[in-house]
Amino acid sequence: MSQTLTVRRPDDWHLHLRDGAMLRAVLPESARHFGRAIIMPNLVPPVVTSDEARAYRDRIMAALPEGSDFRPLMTLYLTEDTDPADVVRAHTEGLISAVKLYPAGATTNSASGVRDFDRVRGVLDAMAEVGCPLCVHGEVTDADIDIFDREAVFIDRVLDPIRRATPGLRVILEHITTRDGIEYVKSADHGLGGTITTHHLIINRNHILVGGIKPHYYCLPVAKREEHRLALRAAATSGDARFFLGTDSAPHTDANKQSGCGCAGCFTATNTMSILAQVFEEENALDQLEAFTSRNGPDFYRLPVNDSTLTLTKSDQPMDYPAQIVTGDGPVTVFDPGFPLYWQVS
Ligand SMILES: NC(=O)N[C@@H](CC(=O)O)C(=O)O
Ligand SMILES: [Zn+2]
Ligand SMILES: [Zn+2]
Repeated sequence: MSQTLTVRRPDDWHLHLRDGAMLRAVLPESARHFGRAIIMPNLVPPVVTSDEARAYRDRIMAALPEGSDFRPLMTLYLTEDTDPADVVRAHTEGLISAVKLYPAGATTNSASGVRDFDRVRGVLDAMAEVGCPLCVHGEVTDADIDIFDREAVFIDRVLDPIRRATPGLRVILEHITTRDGIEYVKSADHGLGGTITTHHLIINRNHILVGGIKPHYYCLPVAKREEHRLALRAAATSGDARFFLGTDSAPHTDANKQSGCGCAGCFTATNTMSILAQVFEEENALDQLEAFTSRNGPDFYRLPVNDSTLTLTKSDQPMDYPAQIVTGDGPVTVFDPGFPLYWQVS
């Protein structure tokens, strides 16, 4: 007899949709399962002003499959020149759901990010006042800091000082990859949340490097040691309201991944829900899947949970899904968890 699991329709609290041909190809992969997603603003050039966010939202809406009720939740890319009044207006109007902080140079398309955190103090204060959350890519970029330590160092040197300087600011530490990140989020009883990706629940750094380099497992923050992956799995499956799904599904063409200088990002939109069901089942926590994918995120963002539901069915046969999706820019490889998947979205 086949087993089924019904949850409130999930949301994705960290998603890269890109633009143009790539947007048109990847958007249906998310819209199929997710009700809403926080849309990352790291386009080239980035989405900095409210006018740019409105235009990007309209391009996303125009690219949605017929009949889809998926809703993009827009963000602004924080720069040292961001106008606090523009942020407040955009948030008050409901045009944006958050502002995104990229330390300059930390990741894909982050060159316009923040170098001097004192220069964004005014924006952060204004955000705290109106309750606009700050999404954070939590890595320092100092050349002398080892890439595997950059998240932990960021928490001490940047994130904690920011939160102390602006106590009312609501912050999401995104795509947590370390036990340090998990512990830091747990240290606050309100105003701090953390997203966890699908792939960081599956891979550790050995998956990237042992037996040949695996460009499709390379993302930022880079996957860490096994002990950190286990801490992420424990947090995600615990039901703790501070942790929720942000897939960080980040499409790059195979040509750009399989290169002498390959791009960072894993594309997980297609099979995320199947992978997560399996992870939660392995952790004997299927009853917590809905909290992680569908309840904790809306609660943090002060939004209602979705009205509709999503049902997964477990079959005896591994499910079929494409190894790649076709885009106008070239093929994009779908994240391979390294094991067959049995839970399929009905
Ligand atoms: N996660 C990644 O490895 N890449 C993201 C950027 C990001 O979220 O840091 C991208 O835009 O490709
Ligand atoms: Zn990031
Ligand atoms: Zn991302």
